[in-house]
Amino acid sequence: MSTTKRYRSCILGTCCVPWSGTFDFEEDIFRRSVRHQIASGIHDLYIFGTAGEGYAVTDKQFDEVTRVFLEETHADGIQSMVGLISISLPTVIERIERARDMGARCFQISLPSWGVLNDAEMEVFFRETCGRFADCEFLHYNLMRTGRIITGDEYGRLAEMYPNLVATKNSTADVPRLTSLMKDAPQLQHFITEGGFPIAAMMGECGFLISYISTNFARATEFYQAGRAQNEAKLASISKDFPGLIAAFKDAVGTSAHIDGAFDKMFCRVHDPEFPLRLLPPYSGVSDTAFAHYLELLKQNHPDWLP
Ligand SMILES: N[C@@H](CC=O)C(=O)O
Repeated sequence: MSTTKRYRSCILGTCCVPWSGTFDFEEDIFRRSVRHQIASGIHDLYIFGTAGEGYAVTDKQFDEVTRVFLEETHADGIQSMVGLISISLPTVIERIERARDMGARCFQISLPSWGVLNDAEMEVFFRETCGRFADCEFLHYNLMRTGRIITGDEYGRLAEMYPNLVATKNSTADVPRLTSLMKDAPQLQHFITEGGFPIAAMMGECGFLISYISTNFARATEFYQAGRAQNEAKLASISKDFPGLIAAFKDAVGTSAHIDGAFDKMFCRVHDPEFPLRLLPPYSGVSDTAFAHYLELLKQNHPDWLP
């Protein structure tokens, strides 16, 4: 089994989608936000994960946002990825076809979630995505919302079947789970969020899935580079701020919102005061007051995590 990674190690960032008060796509703000991330050194970007409300967009919104996203990321050295979240496999297939027609070749898939897939159903899912679109590459977004976490061992087998399964996205700091990802599916690039990245990075090459430390891209890049260099002391020294950063957004938001995008849109607004906080209905976004509280907490307790 080749252990050469099928996707580069890098920082992988989400692009949140700004909506107007009438839930129209705020194209200019979106373009500005994508450009800002690229200018800040985040060269691998995706739309329509959870923060990007991939679960909530209509087909019309999917097409509209995808077209603009692909335009903004069409540049040397930039890798764009289009996310697909749906409980309908035919919808996933149709969206891949349409985005592919617009030029997309890299996709982010997650399992349908209405009923937890059994092994045979999971085989069909990968056959109809990775198998069906052999000229495209796929990252699998592994999350409990689907009811099933794919194990390192299962990824190893899927990777043998599908050379175009290139990466995974995992939000975990669980050592056995990270060990299995790195050991049993070494050919995939595993993107890990803030909590687990320092652990995974000490095991070998991995990617960093950036979330709440996106408020300061320069420091986030230092954190990622410390992982690449397996500099344990530096990883630990940067990570010691993380509990405080998590407390800041949790304190500010309380129970008023719970979907990732509610938080991620606050991180976007830290960079652009015009970035709207609302989520597509029925989900609640964060209020202006809660955002102001979050910003105040950052200013008071973590000014070095501001842009
Ligand atoms: N919030 C991220 C996933 C992090 O685990 C996303 O929106 O895809």
